[in-house]
Amino acid sequence: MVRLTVRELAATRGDERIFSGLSFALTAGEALLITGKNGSGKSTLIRTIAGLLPQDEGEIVVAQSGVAIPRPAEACHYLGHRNAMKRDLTVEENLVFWKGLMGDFAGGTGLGPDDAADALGLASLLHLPFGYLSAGQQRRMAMAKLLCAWRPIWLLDEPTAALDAQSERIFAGLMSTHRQKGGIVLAATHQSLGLEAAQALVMKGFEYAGSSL
Ligand SMILES: Nc1ncnc2c1ncn2[C@@H]1O[C@H](COP(=O)(O)OP(=O)(O)OP(=O)(O)O)[C@@H](O)[C@H]1O
Repeated sequence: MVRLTVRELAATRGDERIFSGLSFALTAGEALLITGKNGSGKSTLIRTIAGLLPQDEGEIVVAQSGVAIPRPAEACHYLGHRNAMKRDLTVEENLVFWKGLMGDFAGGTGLGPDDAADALGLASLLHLPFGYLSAGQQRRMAMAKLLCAWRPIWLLDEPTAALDAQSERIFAGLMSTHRQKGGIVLAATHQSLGLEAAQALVMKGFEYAGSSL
């Protein structure tokens, strides 16, 4: 069982303190929906937990079966605004790359590229260069990356931008399945993601406020 604990976290971009004193905890199966106006710090929080930005203060602890792991970011998948796929490689080559690079974290096994693409309804596009896909198809393939390597914590920054309604439903189902397997989902968004029974965190720039839905 995995647990993510964030205590008194503070982060700065440039000379600007974006947030401070931010605390929450999530255990296996739970989700956190992060909202707030543009520039309020949603991406900064996600990227800090992913280990891509330094934290000024506080701590980020990921424990597996009660034991804290040395590098919390290694338990995480990060899906940022960009898809992190090479346009000239085929979809399959991109997924094989990510699967090999990330490997599986303890407690789960990733899908093969075929099955991951199939889960997003795009198995027939595996042979195409990633750059040939439409914007929505590219986003769905970036989501397939989440399935290729098992990481218990999904950090999602505006995951459903560019998706049509059917794709949103598919992704809502994938997040639900991930939680049922004992995963944790943190998602920054301006849209409804279909995340049921999620905790809520409203970013307010220099202040923040949290509450349960
Ligand atoms: N490299 C940087 N140097 C200085 N300030 C930055 C840098 N990157 C971001 N910021 C600032 O940090 C603040 C928080 O940005 P962040 O991207 O976390 O907001 P957000 O809530 O995700 O916004 P959005 O809803 O527009 O995606 C903003 O005021 C932004 O201008």
